[in-house]
Amino acid sequence: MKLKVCGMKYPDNVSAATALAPDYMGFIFYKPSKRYCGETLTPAFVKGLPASIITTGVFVNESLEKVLRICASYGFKAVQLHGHETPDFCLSCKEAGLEVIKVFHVGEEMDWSILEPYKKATDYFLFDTKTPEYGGSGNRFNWELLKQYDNEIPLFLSGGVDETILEELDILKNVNIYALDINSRFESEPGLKDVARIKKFKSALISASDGYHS
Ligand SMILES: O=C(O)c1ccccc1NCC(=O)[C@H](O)[C@H](O)COP(=O)(O)O
Repeated sequence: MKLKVCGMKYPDNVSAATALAPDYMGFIFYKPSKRYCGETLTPAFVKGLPASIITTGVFVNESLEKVLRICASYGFKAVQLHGHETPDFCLSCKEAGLEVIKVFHVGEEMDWSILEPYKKATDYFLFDTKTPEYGGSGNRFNWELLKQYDNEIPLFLSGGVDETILEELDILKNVNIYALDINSRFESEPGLKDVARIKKFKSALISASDGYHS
């Protein structure tokens, strides 16, 4: 199972987290977020990160032109779309050479049929908890709902993920989880990650998910 560390904001903290070799690193380009990184990280710095890390631009309801411009300037390899982006929007990002992660917010219930038109337009789905802020709430949705997911597109599991998931991997064993997305539960302040804690989590995840099907 892969690991995505999201909501990185500060250069020294990014460098420290880079040493852990996460599979994905997420950078938020949504100004209302406390993790907005457009003023703290330069394109040159992000472009210089190791090629093994799939750097990911995170956007909420931005124009296609702006998403593609920021992705080109920061050298992002993937885009994570947290708003009401359409399947055509996702497809245009794919055609521009980006890996596409489309986010769906899960509330008390989930209408799985809304995923259908996105299946040809995305590489992965990311399921996050429904909140007015679009992301970074630290809250979990009811993972039991994932038992209704058809598993066709591999998913990133997100929303309040922390070490306690390691005891719950059993409930999730028939769910097509490609990666875990971690964010606010590993922070001392918004955008500042506790790298030592992530290091421990990554090792524990590797042991616990040994033999996991993804
Ligand atoms: O983190 C934010 O502030 C944020 C704001 C708006 C859109 C997306 C945002 N985060 C993107 C992520 O992928 C988060 O990791 C995801 O929402 C889960 O966060 P958390 O519940 O804190 O683990």
